Amino acid sequence: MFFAYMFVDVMSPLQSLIETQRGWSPDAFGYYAGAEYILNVFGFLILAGIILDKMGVRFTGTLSASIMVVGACIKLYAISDWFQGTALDHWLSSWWVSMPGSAKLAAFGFLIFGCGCEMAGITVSKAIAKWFNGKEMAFAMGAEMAIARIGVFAIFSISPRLADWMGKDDPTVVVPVAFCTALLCIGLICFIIFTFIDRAFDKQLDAAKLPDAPAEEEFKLSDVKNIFSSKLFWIVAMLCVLYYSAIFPFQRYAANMLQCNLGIDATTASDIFRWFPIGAAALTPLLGIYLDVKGKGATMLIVSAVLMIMCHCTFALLLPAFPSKALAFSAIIVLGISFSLVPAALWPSVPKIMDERFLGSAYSLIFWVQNIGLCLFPILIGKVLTASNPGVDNPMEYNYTNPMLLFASLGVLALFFGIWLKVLDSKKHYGLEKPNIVSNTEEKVFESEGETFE
Ligand SMILES: C[C@H](N)C(=O)N[C@@H](CCCCN)C(=O)O
Repeated sequence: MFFAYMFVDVMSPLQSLIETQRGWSPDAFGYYAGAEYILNVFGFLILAGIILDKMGVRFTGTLSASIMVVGACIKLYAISDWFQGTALDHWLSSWWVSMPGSAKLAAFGFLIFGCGCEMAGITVSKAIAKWFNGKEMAFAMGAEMAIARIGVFAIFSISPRLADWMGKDDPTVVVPVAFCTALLCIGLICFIIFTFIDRAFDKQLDAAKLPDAPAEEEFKLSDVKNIFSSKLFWIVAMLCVLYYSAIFPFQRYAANMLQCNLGIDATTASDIFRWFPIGAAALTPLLGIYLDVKGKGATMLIVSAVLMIMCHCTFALLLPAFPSKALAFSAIIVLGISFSLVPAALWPSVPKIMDERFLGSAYSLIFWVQNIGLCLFPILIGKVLTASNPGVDNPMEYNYTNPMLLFASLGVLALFFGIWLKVLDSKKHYGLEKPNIVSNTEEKVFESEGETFE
C-alpha cells in the first residue's frame, strides 16, 4: 500500500508542470484524477469483494498488485515522449479535444491501476482482520494506513525533485512516474512473498481448530443484498464517501491551491502539504491503540468532521485574505489530525458489525459508494475551478475559494451522518463506542444470514 499510495499521488505536485508540458487544463487534470475510480464505480469493486470472499486474500492480493503494475505501465507510456506524436496520440487527440491524447491514455492507465489499488485496499483490510482477530486490530489497521500515508509524504517530497532530475531547466513528469512504477513491481514481489507467510499462518489456524468445531459458513451472493438493505451500512458508507471526497480530491489540488494563495513554487507548496499525510501517519496508529483500549469510535468520527470543516473554511476564506505560510501550515497540520481520526475509527469498526465470511464484500461495498464520490469530486472541483476563474490562463493565479467551500460543505454533511451514527449507536448498542478488544469477544450485530443491522 506504501508504493500504491505513492503512485496515486505522484502527479499531484506536478499539476502545473503537466499543464505546461502536455497541455492538460485543470479540467483535463480533474478527469484524469477521477479516472482512478471509474471502473470501480461501474461495478468492478463489487466484483472485487466477491472475488475476495470466494478466492481469498492470497489470490486477490496477487491479482490486484499485478493489475496495478499493468495500469502504471500504461500511464507511464502515456506521459512519456515515446507516445507523443504517435498515431494513437493523434487519434486520441482528435476527439474531445479539450482532453489531450496523453491525458486520455494516462487516465485509462490510471483507471486500470485504480481497480488494482482499491482491490488491494479491501484485501489488505480483510487480511489484517484475519491476522489480528481478537487482538490489536485497530492499531494494525492504523499502522497499515500510516505506512500508506508515509508513501504520500514521500512522494510529495521527492516527486518535484525527481521531476528536476534532468536539471531544473528541463523538468519532466516521466522520471517520477517511472520511479513509482518500478516500486509497484517491488510491491508485487513483496505480496507474493506474503502469500507464503499467509499460507503458513492458515496451517497454524487449522491446526489450532478443535476437531469437532462447526464448519465455517460460506460466503453467499445473497449476503451482498443483505448488506445493501441495512440502514447502518448506508450511514457508514455515506459518512465514508462524504469525508473521503473532501480529502483525497483535495490532496490532488492542494499543492496548486497553496501555490496560488501563497505565490510559491511547486516544491515549496509540496514541502508544506507533505506534513498533512505525515501528521496522519503519526497519529492514526496511536488513535488505533486508543480505539482498541478505550473505544469512542463514533465520537472520533464527529470530531474529525468538525476539524475538517474548520480547515477547508480556512483555505477558502482566511488564506486568500491572509496569505501566510504559518496559517497554511497550521491548517494542514489540523487537517492531518482530522485525517487520522476517521480512518482510525471507521475501518476497524467494520469487522465489529460484519461477519467475517462477507467482510470482503462489506469493505468493497463501502469502498464502492466511496469511489463514486472520489470519481466525481475531482471532476466537479476541476469544473468549479475553471468556472470560478474565467479567462485565467496562468495555473499560478487560480482563485480556490469556491472549490474549498465545496469541500467544507461535504464536511458539514459528514458531520450530520457522524452524529446520526452516534445517536443510533447509543440507542441500538452496536458497540461502536466500545473498546475494540472487548467488543471482539462480544457477539457481532450482523450475525446470521438475512439479518440486517437493525
Ligand atoms: C481510497 C480507498 N478506498 C480508501 O478508503 N483508503 C483508506 C484506507 C482503507 C483501508 C485500506 N486497507 C485510507 O484512509 O487511505
